[in-house]
Amino acid sequence: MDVDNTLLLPNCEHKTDIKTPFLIGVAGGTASGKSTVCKKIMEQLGQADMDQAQRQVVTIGQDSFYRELTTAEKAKAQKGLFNFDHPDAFNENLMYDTLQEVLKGRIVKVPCYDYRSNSLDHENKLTIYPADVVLFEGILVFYFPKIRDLFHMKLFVDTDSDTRLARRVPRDINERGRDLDAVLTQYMTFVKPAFEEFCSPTKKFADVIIPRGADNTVAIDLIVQHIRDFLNNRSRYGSTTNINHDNTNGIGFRDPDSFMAIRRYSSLCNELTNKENAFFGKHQNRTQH
Ligand SMILES: Nc1ncnc2c1ncn2[C@@H]1O[C@H](COP(=O)(O)OP(=O)(O)O)[C@@H](O)[C@H]1O
Ligand SMILES: Nc1ccn([C@@H]2O[C@H](COP(=O)(O)O)[C@@H](O)[C@H]2O)c(=O)n1
Repeated sequence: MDVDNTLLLPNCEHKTDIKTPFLIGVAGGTASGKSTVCKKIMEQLGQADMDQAQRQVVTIGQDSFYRELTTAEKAKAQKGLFNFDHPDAFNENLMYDTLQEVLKGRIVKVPCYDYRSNSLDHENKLTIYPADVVLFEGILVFYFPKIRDLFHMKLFVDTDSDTRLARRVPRDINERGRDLDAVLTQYMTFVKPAFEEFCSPTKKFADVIIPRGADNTVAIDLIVQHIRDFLNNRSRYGSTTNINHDNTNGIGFRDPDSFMAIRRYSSLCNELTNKENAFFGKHQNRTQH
């Protein structure tokens, strides 16, 4: 595995001290606002400006798991002829193994992704320290079944496709070193068809669908409150004793406060569903692209 997964923090030396993080998957089409939603969650939880090693909540991007390209593929990518929106563009095994290490409370190092050179930057690795909550965001985080099954909570950022294209064009030109022609050609050739084939169908796996992305402050507040309840519960009851890692409903709480937190969460969900601020599984067909 190409990650430094052998290290344990000093306070995690004994198995009983290891905390399994609450793992949240954040999927959605390109430029839907996945990173912005994660950033807002981190900010509202007072985590954004904190030292990396002290954070209780961390975000990992799926772009760190693009696979290395062959020389021929690199040449194609430079001409905008490589499909970065297809599941085969990712290293599924590395992604799975890394998330397993994260769930075991180990430190992992992941490379940053360089969109200008279409390659992983192994000189510039991000150290992910054990945290209580880990957000994993990317276009296809719910595509691979065994990865999807690792999440305790699944969010889908559902922003209309015109808005996404309107945001992607300036972002790719200003931040990813592309020109207008290349962005539009790539979008029509690969991005849009792959969104429809691989990303959009994963919306059905989401527990919470966030229409309008980061603009949806009500949905973000709700998610933040849920994370706060989880963190408060964990600091009160400690360790992993409050977590059932059973891969069915993902997470189970044994103490009354957590149960009440979940009850509060459910009633907020119902309230939001009625107000059409956030949609849950059964309402997914009502959102449009
Ligand atoms: N609610 C919003 N209003 C305006 N611009 C936004 C909003 N959300 C995201 N953006 C901008 O759109 C672009 C893509 O957002 P980002 O969060 O990076 O999307 P993703 O992570 O899904 O690709 C960025 O330039 C970001 O600043
Ligand atoms: N070398 C690359 C790698 C990926 N992309 C595009 O990035 C998009 C995913 O990132 P978001 O932040 O938009 O979710 C995906 O749609 C790829 O087309 C790229 O252009 N070049």
